[in-house]
Amino acid sequence: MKVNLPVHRGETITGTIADLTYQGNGVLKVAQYPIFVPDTLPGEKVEVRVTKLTQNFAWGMLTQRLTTSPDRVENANQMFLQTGIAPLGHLKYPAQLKFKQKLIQDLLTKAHLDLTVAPTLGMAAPYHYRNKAQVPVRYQRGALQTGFYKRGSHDLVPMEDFYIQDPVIDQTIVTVRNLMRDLKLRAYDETKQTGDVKHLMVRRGYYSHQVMVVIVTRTSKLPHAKELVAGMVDQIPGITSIIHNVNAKNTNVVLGPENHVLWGEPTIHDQLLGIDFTISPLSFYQVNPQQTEKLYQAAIDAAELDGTQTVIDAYCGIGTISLAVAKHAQKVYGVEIVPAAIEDAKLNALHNQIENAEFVVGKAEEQMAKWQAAGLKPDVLIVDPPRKGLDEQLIEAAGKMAPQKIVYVSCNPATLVRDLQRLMEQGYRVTKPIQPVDQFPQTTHVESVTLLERTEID
Ligand SMILES: C[S@@+](CC[C@H](N)C(=O)[O-])C[C@H]1O[C@@H](n2cnc3c(N)ncnc32)[C@H](O)[C@@H]1O
Repeated sequence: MKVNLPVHRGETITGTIADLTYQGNGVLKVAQYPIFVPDTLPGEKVEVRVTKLTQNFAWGMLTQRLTTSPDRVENANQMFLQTGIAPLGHLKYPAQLKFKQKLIQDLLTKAHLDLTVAPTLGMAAPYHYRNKAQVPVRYQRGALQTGFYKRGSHDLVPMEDFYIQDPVIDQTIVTVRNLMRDLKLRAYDETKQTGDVKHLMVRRGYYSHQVMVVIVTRTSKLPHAKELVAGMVDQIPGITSIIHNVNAKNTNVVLGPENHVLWGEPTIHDQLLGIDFTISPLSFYQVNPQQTEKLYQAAIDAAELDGTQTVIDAYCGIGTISLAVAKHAQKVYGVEIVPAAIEDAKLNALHNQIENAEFVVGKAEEQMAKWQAAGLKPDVLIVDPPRKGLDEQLIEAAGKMAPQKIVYVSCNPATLVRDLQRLMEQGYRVTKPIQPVDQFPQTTHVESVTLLERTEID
């Protein structure tokens, strides 16, 4: 059914921004009909031109900012807003932390859940925190460039300071770019499917300071590899590993399956909560180590472990949470769908002499049902699912296993709120304020830890 909309395309509207969406766009309301306006903040009086209409919402473009929010960062770098590197870069950091707390609180209120959200745990210096970069290599006006894609496109914006990455990583990218220019290496052309170098990936250990550079090419050919490696070894502080990765596919996935060590080690190391982790090019590893330690510590504190408990870590990745928890528990079981991650988890346990952690490859929802059928009775279940949240089957198995505590580490407040409702139906209730932890300052991502405890006695 077509409804009469209160605005039309091309119309200019003046009003006050009422809210900020989970994507960081301001919301201007006309008779409750929302218009999303990039680069505007709550409280700002603005003039907006309506650019796109749908039945439920519209998009608008800011034509004039009539008043400025006290939370606005003056002279925010437009390049970062344009590329999506820092979509909240125009909002002062204390306001970003409040925005993340409110985002969870609003979703709870919408779901009629009367729960409290604690203030977001932020960073003292919320820039230059990322320990990993993946940057496209392209030609721009005849020169080989590294940078970041413009939001919603594959147009490269050349960049040297990436604002949220470890500065040594930024410097490494510039060094490799300059070497590639000097050696006349060919950048990848996505449209013509020509050229050699597609991407650079750089990782740096926060504690170890070890640097890994991965050069991703379209074919197995990497011209001047010897000279390139010699220059990198000479100029990059902390260089430990240089890898050639081949990705023949033209998709949005950056790394291909094939890795060749050009120089040094196949992996680098870093620590989290005192545990040493081996990181290979394809390993998933948390990108903000300082905040990850806070996130895991919040999960460990919530579980109140005293060394006697059996813990399941579902969606365990390379075992980061499992291994951090192991020294506070009697036994930890981890399950993860990616076989290579479980291999890493087993090796990480071995290298850290952790003998009370066991890892299984599988779907968490299926493995939980198997453990339950085998009579495993965990005291604590920790879940750290991907954005889509928990599978219904996992929630059912959790209800049957009936652990005293469930610690939910979430990267998506919308699925968190849905899953909390489902877990409550299984006899759990939330017993502490939900704790947001800011893993990704300057962006709209929100991570949190929630403690649920069993209320029904079997
Ligand atoms: C948010 S990450 C958490 C990883 C780990 N806890 C960490 O902090 O490094 C989610 C993990 O769930 C895994 N995963 C996705 N679907 C899964 C499933 N159905 N069963 C088990 N693991 C799954 C992903 O491969 C990923 O490693």
